[in-house]
Amino acid sequence: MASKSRTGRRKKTTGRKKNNVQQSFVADEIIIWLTLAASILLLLSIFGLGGAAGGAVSAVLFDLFGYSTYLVPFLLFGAVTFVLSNRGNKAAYVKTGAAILLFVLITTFLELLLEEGGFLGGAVTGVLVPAIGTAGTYVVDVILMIICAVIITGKSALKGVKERGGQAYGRAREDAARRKELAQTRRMIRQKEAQRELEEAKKEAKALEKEEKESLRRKDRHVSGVSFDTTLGEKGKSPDVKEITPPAGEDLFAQEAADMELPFEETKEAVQAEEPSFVINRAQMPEETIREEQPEISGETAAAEEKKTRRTKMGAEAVAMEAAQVGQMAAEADAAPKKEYRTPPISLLTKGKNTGGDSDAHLRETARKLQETLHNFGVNVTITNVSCGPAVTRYELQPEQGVKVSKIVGLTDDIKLNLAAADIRIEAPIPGKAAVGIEVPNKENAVVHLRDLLESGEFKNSKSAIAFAAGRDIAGKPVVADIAKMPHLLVAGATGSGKSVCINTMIISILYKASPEDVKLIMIDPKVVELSVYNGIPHLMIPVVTDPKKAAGALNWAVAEMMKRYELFAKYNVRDIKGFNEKTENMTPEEREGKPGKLPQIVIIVDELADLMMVAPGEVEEAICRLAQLARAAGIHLVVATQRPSVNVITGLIKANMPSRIAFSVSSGVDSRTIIDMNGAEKLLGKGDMLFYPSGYQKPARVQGAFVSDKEVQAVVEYLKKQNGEASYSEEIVTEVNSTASSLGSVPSGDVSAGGDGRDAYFAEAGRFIIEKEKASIGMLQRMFRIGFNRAARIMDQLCEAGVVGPEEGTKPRKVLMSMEEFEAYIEENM
Ligand SMILES: Nc1ncnc2c1ncn2[C@@H]1O[C@H](COP(=O)(O)OP(=O)(O)OP(=O)(O)O)[C@@H](O)[C@H]1O
Repeated sequence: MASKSRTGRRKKTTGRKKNNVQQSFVADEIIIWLTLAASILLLLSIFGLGGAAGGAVSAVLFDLFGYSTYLVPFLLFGAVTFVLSNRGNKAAYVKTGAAILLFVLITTFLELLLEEGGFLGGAVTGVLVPAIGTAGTYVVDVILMIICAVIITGKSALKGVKERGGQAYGRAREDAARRKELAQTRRMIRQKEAQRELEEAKKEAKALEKEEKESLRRKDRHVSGVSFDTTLGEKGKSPDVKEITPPAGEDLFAQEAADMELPFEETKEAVQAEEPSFVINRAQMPEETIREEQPEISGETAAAEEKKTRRTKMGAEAVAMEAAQVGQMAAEADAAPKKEYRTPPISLLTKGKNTGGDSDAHLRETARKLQETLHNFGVNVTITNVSCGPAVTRYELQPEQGVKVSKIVGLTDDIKLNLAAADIRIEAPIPGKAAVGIEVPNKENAVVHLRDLLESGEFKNSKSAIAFAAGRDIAGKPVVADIAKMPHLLVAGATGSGKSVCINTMIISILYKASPEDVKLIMIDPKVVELSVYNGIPHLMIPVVTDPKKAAGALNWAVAEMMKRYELFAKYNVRDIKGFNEKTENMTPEEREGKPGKLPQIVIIVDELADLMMVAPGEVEEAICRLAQLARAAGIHLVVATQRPSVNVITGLIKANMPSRIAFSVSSGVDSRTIIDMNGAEKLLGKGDMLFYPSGYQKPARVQGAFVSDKEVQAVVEYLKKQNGEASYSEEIVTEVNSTASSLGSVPSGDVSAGGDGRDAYFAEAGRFIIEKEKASIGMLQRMFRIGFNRAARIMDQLCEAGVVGPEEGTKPRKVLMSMEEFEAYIEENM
């Protein structure tokens, strides 16, 4: 009853609300029509067509406003309709107020100019003229009129001036370029002419010489005192002179252009000074590393040396690295016979260019547009901070008191439209800040090179052997994570979004940080092409696994290894791998004899979980879950990547056991929710743009992933193979993986699987399950064993043949004919 009456009340309230809305809409409409009528009547009256009453009203208006009376009908209608249609919008009220003030100012102006401002104009001038004089009143009046116009139109009056200035500058620049071109063409023509003249002159000289000789021969003593040079002189001088003389015009134009650039720069600065003030944070990526690596150069020489050092830095670095390696080799020869791991030189990786994203001017312009767009929708915000990251820029907004955050989120599409951005992501609010973050893609995308991150303090100072340089965050700061703390990571995203590059950066990070004694890798790559390049590096425990059946074997081996490690820990009375390694390290060589040595951390990397789940869903899921639940203390960590973030690949169980996630760009919000339990990844830009969500973060962080090319990977692998020798794979593991694989091969590869006697491998289990549940249905078997319909139906037929279940009975379920004891006896006899 109570609930009924409540529902009734709610209905009534909704109905009342609807009625109210309807009524106010009708009232508005009536007011607008009435205002239109009044305005038209006024207009007619003003022009003497309003009859006696109209005439009286018009006389009063003319007395009040003078010539401005002509504007009254328009102002009346405009103001009423504008206010009604923008009810509740503060901006609209301000604009209406500005329009009324403009009317008063016009009236004042008419009073000043023609003494036709009526009572109103007279009153205003009566106050202003004695106070600031007629000229002063003109100035104040005009300036106020301009301000009103700016408020009403929302357009800057100065913008036109700026634009025109810019256009003039552009035109002047074009002119200068054109003149330069002309001068060049002219110079070329002159050169050609000169050449032609020279040739002609030569010809003439030859001819003359010939003539001379001939004449000399004929009448040698007749001509004297005329030298050959003098004859040639006048014609010969021009070409050289012309060539050497610098074209005076060109310099002049260059100077002109330089002169013009100066004022433009100044205006730019002036414009910037006008803009709202907020801090722009941007990452100066490679510079920090340059500073770190440069030797100290004193005083004036520093600037001159800087250029040189930059150019020769790679070489110097390589030399230093080589020298360090030689020292290491010598130490090795002295100390242990065991081969020390040689970290690959950093010069094998590419250094990033110093591209700092979009220009400050562009960021300020976008910030202004953002503010204006929100303002137009009645949301007033202040921009407090701008962080320019490698791929996106985050604008931090502080809304005015009383503005709902959800209102800003609701304006996403309008902001996108006004900024002409491909996609924007709104973080409302930014965790730990009293601000809303709007992330807008940069016009210029900067690639984050892995080398810059490996050289950063964050990575170098990380104590973990399995530190991973993920990329740079929105403020351009390096993001370095510790895989040991993750402790298992799920990487998902659409194809081409950057997963494989991310896995590569992770592997290379490990190779630069840890020796094979400390960290071992197992790589599973059903896609074959992605990780095979690493075959042969000393960190690999077994060659890269490309066969999905063997992959399940490798995972099973890891489970067994984990259990073995736990037994060891129990024996040595330690809690985890760290404790165990500390204990073995502190042992004397005698104590150590015959006991297991230091245990390496193991990172298992799977690039494409979907392929594994297709072949052996049950085994793979089970192994992953067991590892994920327990492997942390044993020092075994899983990194699983997939391009199919659907629930049958990333099952609930897998998800629950993988606390750290990286989401790359996906096609829909559903996929995003499958990966990180919230929307957002569908708004990413691809190419390494990711939402990084390791365990411990409150919200995913937007990070631009590091980039490492296949060529760089190849170079590092080649170096490792050459310097550290080929990997010596653990025979024991390889055979174990292979044997598991061959046993697996007969089990669940799709629907074609049968036991030794032609029965399905799940026959016994299915029989027990059906007897236990006392219900025989194919769907149940499908769900239980995660198998297809065909295979489940075949198992059911086999159970029917064995007399465990009865035959099909139309739509009714089959009867269960055996008890558990009978079935166990049957199995013992027949299998
Ligand atoms: N961090 C990054 N910075 C710049 N570009 C990147 C980055 N990551 C990936 N890309 C670009 O995206 C392309 C695709 O990346 P990648 O091969 O890693 O995708 P994927 O998700 O593994 O795709 P698939 O699932 O099909 O293998 C790369 O060739 C590269 O050009």
